[in-house]
Amino acid sequence: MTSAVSVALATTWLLGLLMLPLLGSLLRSGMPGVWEWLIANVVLIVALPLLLLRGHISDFISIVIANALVALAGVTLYAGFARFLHRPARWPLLLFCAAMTVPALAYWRYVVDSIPMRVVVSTGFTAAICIAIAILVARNRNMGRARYPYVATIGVTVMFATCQAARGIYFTTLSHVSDALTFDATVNVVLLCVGAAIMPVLLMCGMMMVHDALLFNARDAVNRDFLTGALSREGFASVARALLTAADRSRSSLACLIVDLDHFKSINDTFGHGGGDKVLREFVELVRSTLRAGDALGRMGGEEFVILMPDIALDHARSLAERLRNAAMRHAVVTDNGTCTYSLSGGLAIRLPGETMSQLTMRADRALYQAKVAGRNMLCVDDANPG
Ligand SMILES: Nc1nc2c(ncn2[C@@H]2O[C@H](COP(=O)(O)OP(=O)(O)OP(=O)(O)O)[C@@H](O)[C@H]2O)c(=O)[nH]1
Repeated sequence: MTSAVSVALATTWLLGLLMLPLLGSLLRSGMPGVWEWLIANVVLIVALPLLLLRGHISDFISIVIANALVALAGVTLYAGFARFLHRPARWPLLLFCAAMTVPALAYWRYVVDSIPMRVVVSTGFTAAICIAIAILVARNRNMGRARYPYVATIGVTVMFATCQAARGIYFTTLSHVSDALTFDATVNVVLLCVGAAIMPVLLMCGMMMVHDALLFNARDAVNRDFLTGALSREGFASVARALLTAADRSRSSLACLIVDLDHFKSINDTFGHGGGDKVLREFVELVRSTLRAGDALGRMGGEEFVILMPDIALDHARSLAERLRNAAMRHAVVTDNGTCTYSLSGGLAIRLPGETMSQLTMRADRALYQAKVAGRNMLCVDDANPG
């Protein structure tokens, strides 16, 4: 093996060692896929010295076993991406594919001794793994997240697959292939060096995805109310700003509905604080099933919630609010201290031209107050509404 190729493989081996503590530190995150990536890296760390020792140890170990271990590292890497993206890893199929490289490589070494065919087997396998990862990431990337880690992963996997395929095709075009000749060729050295970068680069892509997911989860935890999962005050404020800007830009309407569960203190007194908590949680589920996809729900505190409905006419907003009030009345929550039924009061306001969010919510709040004063379990609409 030429020194350039040896240096490339030895560098990959060292990078593999450096990746170990980095991946190890991510294990604590509990993110799915990190264990598989760590194992893939370890398998490659074992395989690379066997490849480097070609000529010094038996061909069966340095060719057949070493390349089969590289294939095993590849499928384990794929399984890591699958698990991270919440897709099944399909281990039996992956292990079967990796195991099939053993008879293929043994055949092209001991029955027909063909370097090009061995290269075709190993590069073809690696190219297939890269394409499979690219498809997996493209199909399952989380649309609400940053694009960069996903697009970068798809880009490099396609590039790696192309280089692997090019190396395989290059070898099939060679006529008198001897080990020294083929390994010395510049094209082969360059493509092999690119191939040596696959594992470290894809592990870095995986780590970028994990960091992105951790950042997303941390932001989400700040923006969500712990008990109910509705938006917290802070989370709601930023969503409300975005909806207001969008409404201004598209000159569309925005409805604000504030709802407050009636006599919640007596619900707590009768069914316990745990029972009250369950009512709040189930109420939020109920709201979610009633609202449209683009609507926003925030918990303002206690048993008071605010709902923003973009691009909606007053009549439609009123019927949605009434539907919610009726659904709440029919909703029975089973608690440890018996079955609880409850009602809600609501105040609805449609945004006036140029109105700020606090002016809009103040009018909805005023309507809610009227509903409470008028006896509860009803919906009031602010009379300053347009139309
Ligand atoms: N279980 C539970 N109770 C809460 C939570 N936050 C606030 N509360 C309770 O909600 C109750 C609100 O009571 P009030 O503000 O008097 O309102 P209310 O009894 O619903 O009366 P009206 O709103 O006038 O119909 C208080 O007893 C609070 O302790 C919570 O997270 N969980």
